[in-house]
Amino acid sequence: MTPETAQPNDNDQGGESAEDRVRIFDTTLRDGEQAPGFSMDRRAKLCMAQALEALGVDILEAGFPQASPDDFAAVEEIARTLRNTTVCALARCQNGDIDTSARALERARHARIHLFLSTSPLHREHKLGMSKAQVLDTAVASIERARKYCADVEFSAEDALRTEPEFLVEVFSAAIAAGATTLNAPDTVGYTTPAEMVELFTYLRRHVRDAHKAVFSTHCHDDLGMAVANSLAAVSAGARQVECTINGIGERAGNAALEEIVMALKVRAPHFGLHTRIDTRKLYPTSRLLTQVTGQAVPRNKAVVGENAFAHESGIHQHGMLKHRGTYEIMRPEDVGIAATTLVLGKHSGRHALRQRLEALGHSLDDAALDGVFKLFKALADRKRDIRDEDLEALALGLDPDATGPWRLDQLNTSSHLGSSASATVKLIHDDGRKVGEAAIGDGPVDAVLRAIERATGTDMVLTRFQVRAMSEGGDAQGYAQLTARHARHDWNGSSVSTDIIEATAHAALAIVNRIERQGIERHANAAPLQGVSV
Ligand SMILES: CC(=O)SCCNC(=O)CCNC(=O)[C@H](O)C(C)(C)COP(=O)(O)OP(=O)(O)OC[C@H]1O[C@@H](n2cnc3c(N)ncnc32)[C@H](O)[C@@H]1OP(=O)(O)O
Ligand SMILES: CC(C)C(=O)C(=O)O
Repeated sequence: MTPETAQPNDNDQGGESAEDRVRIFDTTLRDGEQAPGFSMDRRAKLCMAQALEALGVDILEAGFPQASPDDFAAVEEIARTLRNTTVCALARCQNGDIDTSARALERARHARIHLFLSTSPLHREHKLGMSKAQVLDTAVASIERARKYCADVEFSAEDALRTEPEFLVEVFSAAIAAGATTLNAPDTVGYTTPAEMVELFTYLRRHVRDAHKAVFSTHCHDDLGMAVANSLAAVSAGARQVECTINGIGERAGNAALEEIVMALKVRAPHFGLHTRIDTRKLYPTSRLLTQVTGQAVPRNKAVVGENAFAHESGIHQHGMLKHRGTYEIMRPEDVGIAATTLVLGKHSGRHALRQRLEALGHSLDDAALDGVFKLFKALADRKRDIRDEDLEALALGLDPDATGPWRLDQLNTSSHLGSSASATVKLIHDDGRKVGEAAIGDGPVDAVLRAIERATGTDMVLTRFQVRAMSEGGDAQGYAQLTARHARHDWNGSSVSTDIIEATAHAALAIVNRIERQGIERHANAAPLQGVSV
């Protein structure tokens, strides 16, 4: 790579001055990966890098090439693959690191070398054993070396927020003179408050020589839970690059969460008067991809991308949401790539949400009937954390939602072969003592199981909806199967949970058959046999 072949990405350059765009520098694959439990192999990194480019990050820190041959290869592969995003490699202020980074970035369309060196007294004395003058000289020499390879060079003053501000000004002024185009002041140990952030960035922009020639950047850690607030504070004081990670992963308590920064700037645009190039509708899918490649789930209550971010259980909130979504939501789920708001029915819910859900399930009740169902619903919700549609249906139809049987699954075997149909055999036991075995073939194992159950129980069903989802992460994840089937001109819901998704489906189908039988409905009420979804 030469300065000629590694010109800066026009998208990323420019001084901080009057610009109203905040550059999103994603470090999920570097700082994010440094956290215990978040290692990613090359394939996973490439897959994430492509998703991050599609998301619209401006700069993607792909790794630390000197760290290992695999990290080098990952950076090289990402650099070769991405078209629009600037690919960045981290390097210590050491010749070997710089040369290795330059080699890893050789094929990048837009490359950046990111140099870092500690500037705080604690790190100078105890970690590096360097004087101020040595830090200054080392930084300058490294920036000059990196500039020989690459026109886009970022310099980070590690532990900047615990550095003497005058010394930081000296280092940053020298860094600009040596050719650095981005200056990053990281809160490496997550120690700072938002007010201190504003103070430092204001000071730096005022006192660093030729400050307009560089983009000021912030990189915050979440040790005291202030990473996002601190990043936004830096932005409000003139930083125009934010270093952050998907789901906030990173060293120790993590980095500032990209999705939170981006949505704060979007939702509070009138306050900040700034924008990013992120396609926010890809935030949730990107977050989910990261949980899949790392096997690490995000907490339910995580801002923007957590399972509860757009879910409401309390009756008073649900009532408000049914009248106007703005009552309890400051952003739309579809804007972050989540399908819809959910009104979860539970012990805190009220009549308005219950009525709405029952109507969606096809049960229109008058006020008196609703009151009756509501009482039963509250009693059930006190016993059961997770109220499902089939529980509500049972209540609406005057059935006991806790009832089980009469059919139970005794044995289940399936076999499937790539490119051909699947077969299933089931053995069921009825409360009246019957034991019934049946076999069937289907388009897939689930289809075959459903057909076998239909035959064994003699219940016609037309499958209208089939959903499976993981309820937990990892190899022993619990799978949740939810079926809707039409029988006797009515939709019936059944669901079940198991580590084996075929078994969960069989139990969900039996739940439907049982409910039909308990209600005493003619079991051959449909003209057509089970059909619909090919699974
Ligand atoms: C704040 C941050 O997140 S910085 C990034 C942190 N990330 C990582 O450390 C992940 C990748 N790291 C690694 O794989 C390894 O640490 C390596 C390969 C880079 C280095 O391994 P080793 O050579 O065995 O050194 P080790 O990690 O034990 O110690 C760090 C060395 O780098 C030096 N060093 C630390 N930071 C810098 C810097 N910014 N510039 C120059 N030298 C530095 C230390 O003084 C120490 O030097 P010494 O070996 O002469 O005492
Ligand atoms: C390398 C730098 C930017 C860093 O990760 C930190 O200071 O936390």
